[in-house]
Amino acid sequence: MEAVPAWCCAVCGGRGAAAGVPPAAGGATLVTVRGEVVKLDRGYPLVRLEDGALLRAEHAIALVKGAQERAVIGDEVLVQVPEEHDKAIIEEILPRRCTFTRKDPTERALPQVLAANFDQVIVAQPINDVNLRRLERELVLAFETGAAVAVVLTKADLAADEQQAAEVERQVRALAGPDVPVLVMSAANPVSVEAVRARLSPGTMTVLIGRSGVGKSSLVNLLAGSQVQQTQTVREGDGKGRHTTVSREIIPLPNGARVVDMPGVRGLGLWEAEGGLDAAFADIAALAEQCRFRDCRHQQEPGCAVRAAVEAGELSPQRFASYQTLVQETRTLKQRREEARWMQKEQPKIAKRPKKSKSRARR
Ligand SMILES: Nc1nc2c(ncn2[C@@H]2O[C@H](COP(=O)(O)OP(=O)(O)OP(=O)(O)O)[C@@H](O)[C@H]2O)c(=O)[nH]1
Ligand SMILES: [Zn+2]
Repeated sequence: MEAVPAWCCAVCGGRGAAAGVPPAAGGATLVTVRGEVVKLDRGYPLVRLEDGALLRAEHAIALVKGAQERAVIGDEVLVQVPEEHDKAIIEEILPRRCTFTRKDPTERALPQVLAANFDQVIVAQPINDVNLRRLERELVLAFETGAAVAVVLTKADLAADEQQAAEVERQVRALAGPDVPVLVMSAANPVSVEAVRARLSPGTMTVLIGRSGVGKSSLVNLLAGSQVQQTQTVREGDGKGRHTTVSREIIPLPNGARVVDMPGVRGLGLWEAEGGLDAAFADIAALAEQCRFRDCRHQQEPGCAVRAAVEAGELSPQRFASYQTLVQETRTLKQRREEARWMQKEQPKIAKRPKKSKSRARR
């Protein structure tokens, strides 16, 4: 028997859903088309269909029921478009080429995918207020996606002086490693904006991440050549952003590249990050190859090349500490996931066990 598509009352006004079948016999005809999720805001995902039409689309019940799957920005989807409906239904999310995934900040041990199918991640940090610890974390998450990684230091005009700017740039370059381009830009300096634009090749998609107020939307507006994203001054006092951008949207640029301005996400908990950690801390990964034990945790083990490098002054203790903290975070998470899996497997068995009778229990 052919599977019945899960129809949504909100779309069909109950007509299709009540019978569990799409409206037929004189009703709307259905077409399944490919599309891409180009905007996520408080409404239904906005999907651009193959023919260029933009349509809001709701998830099919079957999609969200079990696995709780939700389409994210950049997702390729199959949607059913009922004729004469202004809303489509996302029937399937096609396999993702890559994802930007963090730990769901509201759940104990669940992943949260924030974007999919991009080619580059640009991490933005303000040069006048760089947070190196956060940058390390952002780089791990960026590397973990498997996409190309670059760093943009924004607000160059706010650096105390040239010396300070050069020193911050040096620290960031050292931290990011030789393979990561580091660009310094200011919204007021068109040449510096052009240098960022040069990194966004036609036909590619870039995800822009960074805490609120670093100037991501300002940069996107400059790249797009128009006010496509709202911006707002940072708060007086702590200079923090106001989380102005609340939606995620793919912005097409005049040169054929595309960019997603990710709202300044507060929590950046690591999810699976082994590859990201090895790439973001390539110096430590290389040292670890020399440790006596393959599974060395660089704690008390004899013959640990990483600790030896710290003792010899070749590896900064602070960098080693950051690495240890992030590794520990992923280990704790892994343990929680295993516990959750065990509970899921064992809970039904525990529930099935016969209860002790009251009389025995009293004895
Ligand atoms: N001085 C200076 N200010 C800048 C620069 N770029 C952005 N700003 C200002 O910084 C403030 C925040 O910029 P946004 O572009 O809104 O920051 P955002 O990262 O998009 O913030 P969210 O949307 O909250 O994630 C605005 O007042 C901008 O005008 C810059 O290069 N120099
Ligand atoms: Zn070791």
